[in-house]
Amino acid sequence: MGLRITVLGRGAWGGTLLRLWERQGHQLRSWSRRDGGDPASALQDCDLAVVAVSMVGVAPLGLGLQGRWPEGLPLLSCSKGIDLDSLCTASQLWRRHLPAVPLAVLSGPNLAEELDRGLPAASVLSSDDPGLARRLQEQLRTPHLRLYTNADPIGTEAAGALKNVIALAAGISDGLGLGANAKASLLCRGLAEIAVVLQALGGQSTTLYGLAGLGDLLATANSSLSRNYRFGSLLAEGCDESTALGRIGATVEGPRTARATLALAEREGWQLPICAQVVRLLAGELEARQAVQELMQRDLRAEAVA
Ligand SMILES: NC(=O)C1=CN([C@@H]2O[C@H](COP(=O)(O)OP(=O)(O)OC[C@H]3O[C@@H](n4cnc5c(N)ncnc54)[C@H](O)[C@@H]3O)[C@@H](O)[C@H]2O)C=CC1
Ligand SMILES: O=C(CO)COP(=O)(O)O
Repeated sequence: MGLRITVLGRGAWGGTLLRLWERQGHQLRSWSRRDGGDPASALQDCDLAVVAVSMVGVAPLGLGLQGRWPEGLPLLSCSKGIDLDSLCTASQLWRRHLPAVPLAVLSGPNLAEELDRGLPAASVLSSDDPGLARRLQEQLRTPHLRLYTNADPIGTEAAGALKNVIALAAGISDGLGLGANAKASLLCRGLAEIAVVLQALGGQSTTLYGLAGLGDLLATANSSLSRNYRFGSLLAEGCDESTALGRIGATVEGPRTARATLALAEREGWQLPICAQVVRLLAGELEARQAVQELMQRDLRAEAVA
């Protein structure tokens, strides 16, 4: 028996998920901002709400749905990032607006275009409620999307958000032609920065090496299908932020997440040198090559961070 699923946000990711689950025999409905109308009306008589809006859309959507969410309806959050105004992840924002909602997060190496082409992928369903994660795992699996579960939504989201910043930096590294040694070093030190944020937010270190952490970092930092990676290579070519965003013409979460993470780091006293250089580059304070040079010349230290 198929589920009645409503997808809120019909961009690249929402559209892909919609087609994927429709092909599995589920009944799909959707709402997108460009449709206008009331998102709450799309939630009537459904079994699951999947939210795939970009991070800037989460807070306004949450506010609009506050007090109007059908009782007991589970919400599967698919947005990756840290909100620049609240410095929260998507599930933290959903909890603010909908304190009692049964909540799960979907994250992993899932470039939408590859899934659309029927290529195999895996992802993780994360929830504080293990019963909900297991139920969704069984119901939402497809022959091309293998689902795992974990009980670490905040760690899963921290990893999914921060990998976009490191993928952006990887695009810069490849765009500058810095080679395989530099790229591998950057990804390792980037993973160490993801670990700092993940652990400080209360996530589990096993999540770092799972699909939402290392898995998504490898996919995103090595594929020109990734908007964050492409954005980084445009910065390396000398584009400024708004020119690069204009050329990509779709959601690029890395820049706002980098700024939000740096704001958290300054507040909490975390050391995130790669993230900090990305933010300075975005602000036009230095050129890409200079950012790399400064990273190379930092004080020497032991490898372990977290
Ligand atoms: N495209 C991909 O391969 C994947 C994307 N994601 C994540 O999914 C989220 C959405 O990404 P895409 O669909 O790729 O981006 P997109 O640019 O194709 O679509 C963004 C969607 O968010 C909606 N939106 C933006 N602001 C809004 C607001 N204020 N209120 C309501 N809706 C609003 C837009 O109308 C659109 O439907 C991002 O957080 C991204 O990191 C996650 C996994 C894979
Ligand atoms: O999160 C993604 C793949 O898992 C999509 O990455 P981009 O947003 O960089 O395209």
